[in-house]
Amino acid sequence: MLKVPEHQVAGHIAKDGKLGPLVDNQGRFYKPLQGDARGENEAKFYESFSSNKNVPDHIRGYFPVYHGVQLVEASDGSGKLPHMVLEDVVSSYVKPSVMDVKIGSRTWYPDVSEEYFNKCIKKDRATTTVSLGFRVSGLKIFDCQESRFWRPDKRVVLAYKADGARTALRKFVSSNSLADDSVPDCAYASEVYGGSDGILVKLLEVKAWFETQTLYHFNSCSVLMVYENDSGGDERRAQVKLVDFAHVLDGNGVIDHNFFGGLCSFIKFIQDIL
Ligand SMILES: O=P(O)(O)O[C@@H]1[C@@H](OP(=O)(O)O)[C@H](OP(=O)(O)O)[C@H](O)[C@H](OP(=O)(O)O)[C@H]1OP(=O)(O)O
Ligand SMILES: Nc1ncnc2c1ncn2[C@@H]1O[C@H](COP(=O)(O)OP(=O)(O)O)[C@@H](O)[C@H]1O
Repeated sequence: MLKVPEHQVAGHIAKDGKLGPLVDNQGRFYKPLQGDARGENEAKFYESFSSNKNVPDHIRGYFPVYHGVQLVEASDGSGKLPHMVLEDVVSSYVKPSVMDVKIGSRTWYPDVSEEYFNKCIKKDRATTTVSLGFRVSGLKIFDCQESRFWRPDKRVVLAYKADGARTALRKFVSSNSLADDSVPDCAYASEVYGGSDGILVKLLEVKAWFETQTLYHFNSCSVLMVYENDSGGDERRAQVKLVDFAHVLDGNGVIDHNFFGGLCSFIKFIQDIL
C-alpha cells in the first residue's frame, strides 16, 4: 500500500487530491511523471545516468538509486499512472531533519518558452536564487526542545533574503526551540555540517566533480540534506542527495557553471556557520 511521504519538504505534494509522490514501506519513493515533457525528461535522465560509465562510483552515491518506471495508482485518484521508482532517501530515518536547497543563480535555461522564462525569472529575483546562487525551497526540522517537527510555511521560506537563508541553515543544526525568535545555538553544526562524514565534506566531493564534469547541466536541481534526531541512534547520519532532474540537459562538453557557481556559494554559507 502506497502512502503520502511524511517528510517531503518541497515540490508537488500529494494532498487535497493533487498529483504528487508516494512511498511504500520498503524504502521506495514513487515520483509521478507529470503529463508534459518534465516527467519524461527526468525519467530519461535517470536512464542515462544509471548506465553512464563516465559517472564515477563515488558520485553515484549522491543520487537516489533508480529502479525504473512503474504504473501505480496515482495520488489524485486519476487511476494508474507511470511513476519513477526511486530510493526513498529518508526511509531509514526515525526523526529526520530535512532541507531542500535549489542550486543555481537561474532556474531557466536556453530554449525554454517565454512564458516559462518569465515565471522562472520572477521567482529567481524574488528569492535568493539570483543574489546568492541558491534558494531554500523547503525544510522540516525536528525541534528537540519541543520534541516535535517544525516546518515553516512555504511562502515564508520563499521570501527569505540572504539573512533568512543563513538563519534557516543555522536553525537546521540547532537544539533550541525553533518556532520563536531565539538565536539558533548551532549545537549540531560540527557533527552535521562538519566532521569527516559530514555535509561539508560531501558537498566538497560533489563540487570537485562539477569542476570537470560536462555530461549534464543540472538546471533547477536541488541538494537535499538529511540527518537523524532520534535519541535511540548514536549517529546523525548526515546525508546529501541531489534530486529533481526534470530540467536536466546534456552538457555537450561544457562545464555546468550555473550549478557549480551556486554550489560554491552554498558551500561558503555552510563553511561560515562552521
Ligand atoms: O507550482 P509551484 O508554484 O509550487 O512551483 C513549483 C516549484 O515550487 P516552489 O514554489 O518554487 O517551491 C518547484 O520547486 P521546488 O521543487 O519546490 O524547489 C518546482 O520548481 C516546480 O517546477 P518543476 O516541477 O521543477 O518544473 C514548480 O511547479 P510548476 O509550477 O512548474 O508546476
Ligand atoms: N528520492 C527521494 N527520497 C525522499 N524524498 C524525496 C526524494 N526525491 C524527492 N524527495 C522529496 O520531495 C521533494 C520534491 O522533490 P522534487 O523531485 O523536487 O519534486 P518536484 O519535481 O515536484 O519539484 C523534495 O524536496 C524531497 O522532500
